[in-house]
Amino acid sequence: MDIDTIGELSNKIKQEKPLVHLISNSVTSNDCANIVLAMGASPIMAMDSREVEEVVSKAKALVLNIGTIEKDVARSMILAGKKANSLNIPVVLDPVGVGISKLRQNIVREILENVHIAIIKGNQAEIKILYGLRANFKGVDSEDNDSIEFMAEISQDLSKKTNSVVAVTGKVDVISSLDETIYLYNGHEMLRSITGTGCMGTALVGVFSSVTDNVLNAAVAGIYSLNRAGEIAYEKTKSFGGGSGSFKANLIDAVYKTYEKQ
Ligand SMILES: Nc1ncnc2c1ncn2[C@@H]1O[C@H](COP(=O)(O)OP(=O)(O)O)[C@@H](O)[C@H]1O
Ligand SMILES: Cc1ncsc1CCOP(=O)(O)O
Ligand SMILES: [Mg+2]
Repeated sequence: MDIDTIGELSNKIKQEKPLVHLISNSVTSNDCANIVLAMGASPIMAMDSREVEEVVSKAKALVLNIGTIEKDVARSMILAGKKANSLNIPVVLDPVGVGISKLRQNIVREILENVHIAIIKGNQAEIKILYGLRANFKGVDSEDNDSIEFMAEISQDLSKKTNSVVAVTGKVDVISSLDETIYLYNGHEMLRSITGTGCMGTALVGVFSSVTDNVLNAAVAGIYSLNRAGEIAYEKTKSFGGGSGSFKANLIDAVYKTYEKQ
């Protein structure tokens, strides 16, 4: 996939303004909604089991993020996911902090048993836990630093087991479909200085998945875009001696500016 294709998909987003349904977490929900808007799509956050099927029916993609498990949100995710599957709406899953508790592991297992996920996207530790390995992490942050080859092997195998595209983020992002693995070397380490960059990347993956049937391209385009914005935001923030607060605003600005329709 090349940068022109990402540009074409991003123009399509601007034209179609797809509605994306996110069942997100209480930490980063607002940032996810704003990054979706910055890309030119339209977010709807809805998590009550009494409405999720109705809401997802009107959307072009569904993003499930298990960052904060509240009330019956797991049930909502499965109801929404099944409905999305029945309507051919792509479902993206971010298994945030899955290593931290049995509850999260059980919920992810239940989601994967009941819903076909188009794209699973997590950091190294999260993907290793999903694969059944031990991992090093602190809360929602990965402290693993495995080789690209190792992460490629895991993502390829997990992709076969789940029939999903599997994206592993980190210094280098490794994104596997059943028959291809793509490596992304862009981004900036300052993306780790604020919480929510993984969630925002997943939200963008959801946006791209709403305008293409090529699931691998959607995953690559979403992560690439977030990372490119991270590079631009870093340069901008550095130019006036700013810190992580302004970096976050600059990150959203960078998505808004870079993909402004010409
Ligand atoms: N050292 C780094 N250099 C460049 N980009 C990075 C680096 N670490 C993470 N990223 C990027 O930051 C985003 C968040 O990644 P990561 O920290 O792995 O996810 P999460 O926030 O879910 O834990 C990804 O798009 C990833 O590519
Ligand atoms: C800190 C935190 N706690 C629960 S969800 C969350 C945000 C995680 O966001 P990300 O995976 O993008 O770092
Ligand atoms: Mg994350």
